[in-house]
Amino acid sequence: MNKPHSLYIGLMSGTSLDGIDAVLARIDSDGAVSLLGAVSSPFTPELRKALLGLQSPGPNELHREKQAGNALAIEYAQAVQDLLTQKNLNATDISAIGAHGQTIRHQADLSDHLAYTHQTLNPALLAELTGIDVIADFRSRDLAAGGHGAPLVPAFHAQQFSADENIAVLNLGGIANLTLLPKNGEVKGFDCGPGNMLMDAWIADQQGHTFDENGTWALQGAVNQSLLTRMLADRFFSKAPPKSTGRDDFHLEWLQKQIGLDNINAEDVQATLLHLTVNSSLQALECHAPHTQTLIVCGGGARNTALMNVYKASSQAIFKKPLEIVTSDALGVDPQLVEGLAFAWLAWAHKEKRPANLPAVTGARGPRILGACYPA
Ligand SMILES: Nc1ncnc2c1ncn2[C@@H]1O[C@H](COP(=O)(O)OP(=O)(O)OP(=O)(O)O)[C@@H](O)[C@H]1O
Ligand SMILES: CC(=O)N[C@H]1[C@@H]2OC[C@@H](O2)[C@@H](O)[C@@H]1O[C@H](C)C(=O)O
Repeated sequence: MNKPHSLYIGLMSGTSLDGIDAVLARIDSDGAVSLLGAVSSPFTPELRKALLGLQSPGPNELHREKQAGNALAIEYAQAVQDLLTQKNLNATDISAIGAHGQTIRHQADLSDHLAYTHQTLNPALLAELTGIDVIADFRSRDLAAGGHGAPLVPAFHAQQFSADENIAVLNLGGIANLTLLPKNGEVKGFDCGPGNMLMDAWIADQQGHTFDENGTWALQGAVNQSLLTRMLADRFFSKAPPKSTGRDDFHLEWLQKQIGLDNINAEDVQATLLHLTVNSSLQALECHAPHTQTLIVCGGGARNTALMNVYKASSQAIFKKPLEIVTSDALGVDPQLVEGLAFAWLAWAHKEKRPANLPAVTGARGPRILGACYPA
């Protein structure tokens, strides 16, 4: 406990668009991270609607984007205040905030110097409202160096979860991404496809719920094999890493196109989407890290009991070797706070002037210091 350390706050609002996870982390001088506190707050319905409305091009979007960036800064600042109050701390106790912002476009596949990614946020307003240094825009520098700008969490997963065996970490957020941590060898990672996003979109479209709690609706349906095969034929799944994806590629219209004119019960579609998440990620694991012994699952999908049961039941058929599947709870980390902790750590890396991208993951030309600082 006596090692030199600093306090950082990580703010994450991911592709699920469910809300904000704010974490307070103690980061030691060697980069070791421990969780001290957390606050999760759902977006107000107005902000969620505004952010959803920005996911595809539309009228007056520059104005709407700037307004949403201001509104997000205000909600982020409230989450920071709640965290400080909870822990009885002052703004001056915090070295910096790492703020992800809300991804509204991710066009990493465009050719060099044309590619871009955009995370909506007004970081200057966040610094003004909190009185704390804000580090934001973590992805642009990696893209400028020819990388995908995503996923960025593999470096943090390596710091947090490496062990004396072959480990993989699967984040089941809106999008799913894998980090491969071999006992000996280089850390790898890539986005492997939809996590919860299509299941969320389908239940919202059909039943008006934001997500399928514990997969209960999916459990009422049966897998439609021909739909599953069609969806798995999307070229994203067979593409070699580095690769990243988002709402730009996987959305309700993509799903409707896959269903086509087939008359499939709505709950069967939901069951099939659940299996799409499982099959695509386990197939990617089998292809890129067949020696994996333990799979650590994090992200909100780790809370979906039906999804976790299908992972366990399918691993023998798809992965073909024994695979221990645990959620990050087993390692003492709440699955929904892993990304928030990663952004606290990324802010620390920026302040310490340490490169935090992994070129073997993103495809960047080299290691780069990530983020831009908005001083308090
Ligand atoms: N009990 C539960 N049952 C089913 N699904 C759940 C449950 N709890 C959380 N989820 C799913 O987790 C999602 C939120 O996950 P998470 O916060 O990890 O995503 P994110 O950070 O927004 O996404 P990304 O990692 O892609 O940026 C919800 O939208 C929901 O689909
Ligand atoms: C562009 C973007 O926001 N990508 C997210 C998204 O959500 C999961 C996956 O796709 C991952 O690539 C990334 O987020 C995490 C935090 C990352 O960069 O590692």
